[in-house]
Amino acid sequence: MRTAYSVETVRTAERVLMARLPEGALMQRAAAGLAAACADLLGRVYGSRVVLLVGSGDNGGDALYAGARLARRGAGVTAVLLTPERAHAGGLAALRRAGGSVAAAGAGEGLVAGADLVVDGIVGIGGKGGLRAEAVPLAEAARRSRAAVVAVDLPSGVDADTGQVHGAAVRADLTVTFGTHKPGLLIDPAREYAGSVRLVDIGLELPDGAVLEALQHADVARLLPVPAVESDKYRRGVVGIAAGSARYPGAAVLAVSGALRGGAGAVRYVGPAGDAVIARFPETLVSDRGPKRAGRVQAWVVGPGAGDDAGPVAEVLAADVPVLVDADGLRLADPGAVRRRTAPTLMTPHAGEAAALLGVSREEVEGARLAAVRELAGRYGAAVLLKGSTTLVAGRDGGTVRVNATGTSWLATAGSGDVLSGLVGSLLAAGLSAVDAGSAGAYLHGLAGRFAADGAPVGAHDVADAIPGAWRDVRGVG
Ligand SMILES: NC(=O)C1=CN([C@@H]2O[C@H](COP(=O)(O)OP(=O)(O)OC[C@H]3O[C@@H](n4cnc5c(N)ncnc54)[C@H](OP(=O)(O)O)[C@@H]3O)[C@@H](O)[C@H]2O)[C@@H](O)CC1
Ligand SMILES: [K+]
Repeated sequence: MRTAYSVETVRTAERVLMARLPEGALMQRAAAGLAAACADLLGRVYGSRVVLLVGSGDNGGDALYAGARLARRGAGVTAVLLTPERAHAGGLAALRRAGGSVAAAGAGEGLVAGADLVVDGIVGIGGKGGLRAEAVPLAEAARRSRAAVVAVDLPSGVDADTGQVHGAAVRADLTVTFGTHKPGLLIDPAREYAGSVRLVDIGLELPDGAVLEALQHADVARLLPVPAVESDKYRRGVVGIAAGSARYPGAAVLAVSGALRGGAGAVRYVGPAGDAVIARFPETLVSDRGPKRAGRVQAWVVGPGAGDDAGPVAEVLAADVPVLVDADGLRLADPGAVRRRTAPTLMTPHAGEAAALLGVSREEVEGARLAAVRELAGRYGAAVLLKGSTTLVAGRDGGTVRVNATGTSWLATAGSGDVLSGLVGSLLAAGLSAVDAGSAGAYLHGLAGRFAADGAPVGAHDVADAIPGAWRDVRGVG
């Protein structure tokens, strides 16, 4: 499990550790890890041209000490000081002793243009708001240059706690972060600025209560249902899919295609697209009598391609089994009926649907995804899976939010969400909690998207077909 903690928690853990260590030891650990990552990226340190962008806090101190280490290995290192009178004194002295030099901010753009490596030590977890005006031209020069850009702890200008980006920020190829991931490194839009992320262990001891957690292969493998010898279809779970309409029969077919690959023992389809479903998936149990009279299910999926028919949504919300509400179902669901439910409910909006439910713009949701998913979960008293390049899953009672980053932009294709809802519904029917089903489903779906796409455009049905391969990959079989 990968976890991310708030700045406040990091500061507390830092104070505890600092009290036990000689002065400056923590910064040396950070600088050693940073220098090693820079050296790996450079390949050949000797003779390389390294430019440090140094702000007024300890983030700049890390950059200066790492620069000193690189200078000792033969790199030509120049520190560009944004506020020379406040630059970290110890770090500056170390850089000078190692043969590095110092330049004023005015010379920075030219230096960056000719660098092999730019180290962004402008600001870290002490940052407020986007980059200040004096740093913006340097960030832009770094973006234009052919140099590799390494951010210290965080790309300067992004919000560590929320992943929001207010104004300009540094775009890094690699971020070397200390002690723990910060939420901003795992949530878009900030995540996009971070490039790949390398975590350096500096000995911080962190309590329970991460802001975010990201499942890894082993975590998902533990969650996935595996049938026992004596399992029958009811023990494995039957998932009901109430989806599709005369106008959108394809949504029903795609939701069923996801559900069939999700581990439930059987898939029951209810709605007007039964013929289309059976033609493609003859193993489906089909009924046109409405959810209430469809027979036994252990979880429902309602909403994909539902059009304007609110009846099935209301019937499903009245059922005493886990329910996943997606797409049109989100618009058709009575919020009071969702809040009154005692069995688990999982809502799965994309940013546009979440914006409509919250009464804000899509841009607002996309810019502040963590706040949006928490707000929705609180308002509806339901678990919420907010789809996107970094999918977030919040439980109904607050707490740690799950983030999934296995997705690919090739997944932004019509019907891909229908496949996800069927897959997650199937995991709900197999007995996973709403948050586990949502996050494990998003993980598999993202991986399936990668496998199916492999660098080329794909349709949603290709993603569904790739789910078994993703499942085998996660379980390490086949
Ligand atoms: N925690 C740990 O365990 C460890 C932490 N370590 C390192 O320390 C870093 C935190 O250091 P920190 O506390 O000195 O804050 P930091 O991020 O350098 O920024 C503060 C300065 O920036 C300024 N400033 C503010 N906003 C700005 C903006 N938008 N644009 C530009 N400038 C801005 C602000 O100026 P002021 O507002 O005072 O004018 C203030 O002077 C952390 O990220 C990590 O790298 C490691 O060494 C070891 C282990
Ligand atoms: K930084």
